[in-house]
Amino acid sequence: MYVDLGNILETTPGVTPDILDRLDSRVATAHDRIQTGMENEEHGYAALNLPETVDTDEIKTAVDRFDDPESIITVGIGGSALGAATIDAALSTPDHADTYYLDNVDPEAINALLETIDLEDTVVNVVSRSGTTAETLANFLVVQEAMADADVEWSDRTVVTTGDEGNLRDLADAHDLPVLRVPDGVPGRFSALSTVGLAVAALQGYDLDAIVEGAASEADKLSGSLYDSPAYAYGAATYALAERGALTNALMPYSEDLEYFAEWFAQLWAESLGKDGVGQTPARALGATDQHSQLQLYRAGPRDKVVTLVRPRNRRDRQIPETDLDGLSYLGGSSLGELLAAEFEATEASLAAAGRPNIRIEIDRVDERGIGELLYGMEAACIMYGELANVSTFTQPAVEWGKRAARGLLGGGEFEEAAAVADKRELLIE
Ligand SMILES: O=P(O)(O)OC[C@H]1O[C@](O)(CO)[C@@H](O)[C@@H]1O
Repeated sequence: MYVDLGNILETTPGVTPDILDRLDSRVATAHDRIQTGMENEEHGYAALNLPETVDTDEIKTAVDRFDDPESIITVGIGGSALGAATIDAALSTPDHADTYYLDNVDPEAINALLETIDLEDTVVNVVSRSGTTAETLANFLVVQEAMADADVEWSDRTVVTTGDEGNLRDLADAHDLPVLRVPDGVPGRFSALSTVGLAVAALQGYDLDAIVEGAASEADKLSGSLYDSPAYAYGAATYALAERGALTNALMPYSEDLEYFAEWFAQLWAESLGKDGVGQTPARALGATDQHSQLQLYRAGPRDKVVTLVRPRNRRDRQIPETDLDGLSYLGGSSLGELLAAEFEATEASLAAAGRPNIRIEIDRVDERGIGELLYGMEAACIMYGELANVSTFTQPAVEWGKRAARGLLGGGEFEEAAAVADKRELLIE
């Protein structure tokens, strides 16, 4: 992973070259804290040990029994879906199985899927760290029933990833389902490089070891200086910019294969850093598409953003045919890749010219190594940001209120939050 901070200097008042030097001494202290957390396998920090600790053979063995399914349904939400979906979206080709991520409980969408998919040739990958998430368990019950209605023995077509306790673990034990264990100390949004994110990759036959090697290469660069670690450089720079008003981070991959990566990043950044009234709001964008929808705001709207542009340095290209149509000859003979590269560099320059901070992140190509580098790099960047901002990066207490309210509304227990829902003030305009 390569991180270029050139376009943050002088674009934001106070962000000068020496600011990074001053920040670097704090990065050294934060790195020591992170190292200690890794050595002691503390909650959260343990995720950075995964390149060393993940057992890819165990994952491959657990899914061995499923021979080349036509479809894979992953039932999981948040970190229990986004990591797997990001790796799969980056690496899949038409030769791979069709994959579906049931990470919502929209009946229309689920009906449409279950009415069309060949359940007989489908593997169900159920993932929940806590094993108690309502959406995941509800969807699993629905999929079980749909398979039973189709005379498909769901327990022969299901693999589970979960912790040692919880409803899902009980269900898996009761039906003797193959279970992958969620590693200790790894929060959902930091679990892409573990059993949680790699089960689908194993089912698809991706090179798990190459993904892990990519991650390990970023792990090797973690050091006491942001000038040696692209991950820390990104974490420290986005923190410094947030301190100076850049409270939105628009992540803009210039690769359709990385569109899910922006979704994954949004959970990582929002759920980790949104604490105690601070945080940097992730916005998803796609290059070049969103140059034609959101760039106007990024360039001329409030000065409250940093734009992160991500691209592979190498990709399979396609020529644009020669044309003698008036005004189009400049396109003919070049390629889509060259056009996209021009768009990327022009967008960077246009933001800088408008005094808008932007950061370039590159990988060599979107392959197993590349996606491993990106996932690990952004996790380490997030942890560094969290250390500098002094927030508890690995918890998400604010999501529990809504869970209790929803559970109470469905009769799943007495929760004061559910009562509060009934007290909603109404000012209905229709
Ligand atoms: O893996 P689980 O326990 O089902 O949780 C799913 C997601 O829900 C959250 O706990 C938020 O509600 C996320 O942190 C997590 O990734």
